[in-house]
Amino acid sequence: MIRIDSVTKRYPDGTVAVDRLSLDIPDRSITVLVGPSGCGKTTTLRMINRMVEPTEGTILIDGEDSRRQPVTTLRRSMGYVIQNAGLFQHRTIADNIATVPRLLGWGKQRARDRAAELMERVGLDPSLAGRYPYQLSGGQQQRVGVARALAADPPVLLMDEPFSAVDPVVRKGLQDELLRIQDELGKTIVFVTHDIDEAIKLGTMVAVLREGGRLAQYAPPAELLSRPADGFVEDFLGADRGIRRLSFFPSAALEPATDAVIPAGATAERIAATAAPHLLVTDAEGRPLGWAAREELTGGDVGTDRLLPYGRPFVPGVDSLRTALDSAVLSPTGWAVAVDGDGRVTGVVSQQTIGEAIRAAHTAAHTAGGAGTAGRAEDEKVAG
Ligand SMILES: Nc1ncnc2c1ncn2[C@@H]1O[C@H](COP(=O)(O)OP(=O)(O)OP(=O)(O)O)[C@@H](O)[C@H]1O
Repeated sequence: MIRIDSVTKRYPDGTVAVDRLSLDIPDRSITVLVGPSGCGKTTTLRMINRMVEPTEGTILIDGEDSRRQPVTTLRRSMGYVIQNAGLFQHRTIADNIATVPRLLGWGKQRARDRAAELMERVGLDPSLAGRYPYQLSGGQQQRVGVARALAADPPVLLMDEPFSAVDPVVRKGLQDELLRIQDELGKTIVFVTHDIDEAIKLGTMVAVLREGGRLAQYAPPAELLSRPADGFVEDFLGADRGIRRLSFFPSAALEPATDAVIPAGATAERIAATAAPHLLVTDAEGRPLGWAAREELTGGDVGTDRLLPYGRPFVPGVDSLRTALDSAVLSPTGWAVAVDGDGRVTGVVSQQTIGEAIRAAHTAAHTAGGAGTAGRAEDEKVAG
């Protein structure tokens, strides 16, 4: 839908903010522009809606040169969200959200209904509609900013560091909300951030820019993690690249073992029949209670006060191998607890089994991708 074709931006003082940048931004997905301060992310974003005009090169929207349509028409097809939301302080939340519909000549009631619908969509309590921006938290204001950008239902959303000014917990909530909204609405989103973890979490495609506005790498996040193009990208990705890449491997192939799982009050015979040194004890519904050392389980009467904590279980097939590994590392016995969607234990998995699954996933990704390209299995995000 959006093609940036060999675009350069030279500001009047001679600064080259963007240097011969070419990017194909796929439809209905999130493309993230990431890179250090001053590498031309904001300039690139603003060239898409012509708040900044390129010095050289062309930006094509649906195959047509963006300069050929009136700038107001172009901007109405593109919602724009900025850091700190940029709300009109003297207008209520509902009026802020209804800004563009009102400009487009919608009646008061229709615009108000639309604002209420959007507040719900972005997770805002409708009772906030009559408040002013200063009466909202930073996170709530960002949600209003997103709702306002969505108001006239534009196919494209341009987002410039929209979540940078809020604390990490609120930020995670806003990111999750954006992914959910994107699932429902299927917008074409171009998202600017300097945070590589945010880029990896949100991006279908990630463009890493370096100073001077040059493209360092353009790839799906799993490919960035597995095959950074050069030392700059590798440094920018930071530590734990291997561990973070495990987020893209599903855990479906892990087969949880059930012989070390026993219900509370199991008989001595049942316990004696198990060779495992630690047993996971469950309640009557099959939910985990904790770990017990086998030799402590005499007569099957397990006192729940003596159990070791079971840590954080994972759901095979839903969570990634990263979550499964984390589960095993956090477990006092080194075994991860597998549960179904209702939290009932389906078995336990050792670190060794997870290690084997990681090696198998690497081999499969390498084989599927052939020389130098990412395997399909890697390109799909896994929930956990
Ligand atoms: N109006 C302008 N006139 C001159 N130079 C500018 C102008 N706007 C931006 N620049 C310069 O262009 C370069 C790219 O700026 P830009 O804001 O696009 O970077 P960025 O990657 O978004 O940075 P940040 O992450 O710090 O927001 C910088 O060197 C900046 O100083």
